[in-house]
Amino acid sequence: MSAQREMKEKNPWHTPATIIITVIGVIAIVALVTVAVLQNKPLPKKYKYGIVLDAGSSHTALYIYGWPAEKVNDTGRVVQVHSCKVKGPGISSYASAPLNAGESLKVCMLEAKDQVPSKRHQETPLYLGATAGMRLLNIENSTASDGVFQAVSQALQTSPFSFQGARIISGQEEGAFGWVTVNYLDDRLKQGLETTGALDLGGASTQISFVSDNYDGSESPKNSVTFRLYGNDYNLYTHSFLCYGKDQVLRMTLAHQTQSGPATVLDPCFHRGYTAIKNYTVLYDTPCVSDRKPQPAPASFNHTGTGDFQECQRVVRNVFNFTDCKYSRCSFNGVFQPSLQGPFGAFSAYYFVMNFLNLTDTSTPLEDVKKKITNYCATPWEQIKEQYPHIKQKYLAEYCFSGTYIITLLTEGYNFTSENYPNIKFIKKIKDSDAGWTLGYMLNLTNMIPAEAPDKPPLPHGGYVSIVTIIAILLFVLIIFSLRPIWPRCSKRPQII
Ligand SMILES: Nc1ccn([C@@H]2O[C@H](COP(=O)(O)OP(=O)(O)OP(=O)(O)O)[C@@H](O)[C@H]2O)c(=O)n1
Ligand SMILES: [Ca+2]
Repeated sequence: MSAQREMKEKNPWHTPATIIITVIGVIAIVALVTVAVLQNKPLPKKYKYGIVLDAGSSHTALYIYGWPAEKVNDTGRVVQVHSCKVKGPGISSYASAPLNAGESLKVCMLEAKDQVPSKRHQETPLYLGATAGMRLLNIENSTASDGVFQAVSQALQTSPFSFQGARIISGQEEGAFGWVTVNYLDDRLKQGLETTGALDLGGASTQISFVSDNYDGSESPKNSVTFRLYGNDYNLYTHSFLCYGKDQVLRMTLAHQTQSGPATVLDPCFHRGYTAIKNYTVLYDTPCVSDRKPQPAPASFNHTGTGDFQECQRVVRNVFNFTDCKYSRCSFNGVFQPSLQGPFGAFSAYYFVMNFLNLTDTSTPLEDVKKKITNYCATPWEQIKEQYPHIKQKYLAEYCFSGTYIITLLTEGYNFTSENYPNIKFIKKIKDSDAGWTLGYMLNLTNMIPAEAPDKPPLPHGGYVSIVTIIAILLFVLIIFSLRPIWPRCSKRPQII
């Protein structure tokens, strides 16, 4: 028998008594840790929900948001759980048949009923916010816009949710809540990180919102929104340009080209080979252009494309006033804008258009972006239709114009340069939630973002369990060692030679 084996057999640590103590010790540790895990476990998740209808100028969309009922103040806790696109046009298009506006929401409301557990229906707030389409209708015919609101409110009151009202949100709210959404989803607010600006392009208006260090709000108070969120103060610059959504700008450029009431318009913003008969009354039927209607005007005109980016940009420039400015600096139309700062997220139609044109990668130099739009505009209409057979021809025909407008608005309107153009990210979603004003609107109305930072729990659950486990093991080792002196054979450990 070797000296080593002899040593092992005589090892007092392998006696029945130490084995029993070890087993009891292990059971005690497991029991302690289990108690710790169960005791401090987060409660089973109870979800709460909120619904916002975005009644835009071109369409209405329904968004359902969900969050765990506990710890609502944690950043980024509220997420989009479902969305539904309402079939048909925006509610402002139902001015002459308002009941149909209410009717159009039914399919999405039924979807919402299925998505939210029925026991939560009653407590789920439901909001409808209308943007530029209804702002324009309200300017044009306030009785008609009241009629539309009455009809949609009636339809929403019959839903099982807690309907909180339908209203026009101001351009300032639209811009500010878009900014809140982007920064909330990016977890920037609670951590007090540098914020991301928000660029929203709709059909009838466009918004720009960002924080600029050299802007205190005093130069143009109407463009300033102040927030205190999670203990941080924000002085946000925001502006909404009514009529500068891409559908209204298209009308304005066409209005500019039809001032003399011609029978044919050769439009550089449309492809060569594109031709359509357009009605003067329909074209001028919005407050953005109505005062420019040629008098007398023929019934219709022949809209014919020539596909030339540079010429198109020349036409688009006409909708901007770059000269009047009573402030230290302006974007356009005499609107104050501080110097651009930080990263920007550009969503809604910015994304649709730039995604279609394969231009969402902003590391592409601005000159190359312009070249690509030039090539796209110069492609004949027949070839475009063949290339994209599955895309609606109405959308397809307008991407040359839209791409040109976006680049002109960003560079000549807002003053983005080739240096800071890469700071823009064209985005649709952030962490599975759509970028847009709706989430910020709901967070605000449900008081979900506190002004002050919430008290942090002393330890997260995992930390608590780890500490209990370590203490249990230490205690166990301590007991074993404290038993050694009263264990006679333990005190005589063999010497290893
Ligand atoms: N796949 C899509 C979907 C929409 N659009 C266009 O994008 C614009 C609408 O953008 P959106 O953000 O949905 O505008 P609204 O919210 O309806 O308008 P607003 O915010 O001005 O009220 C419209 O011109 C529409 O034709 C597009 O080019 N491609
Ligand atoms: Ca919109």
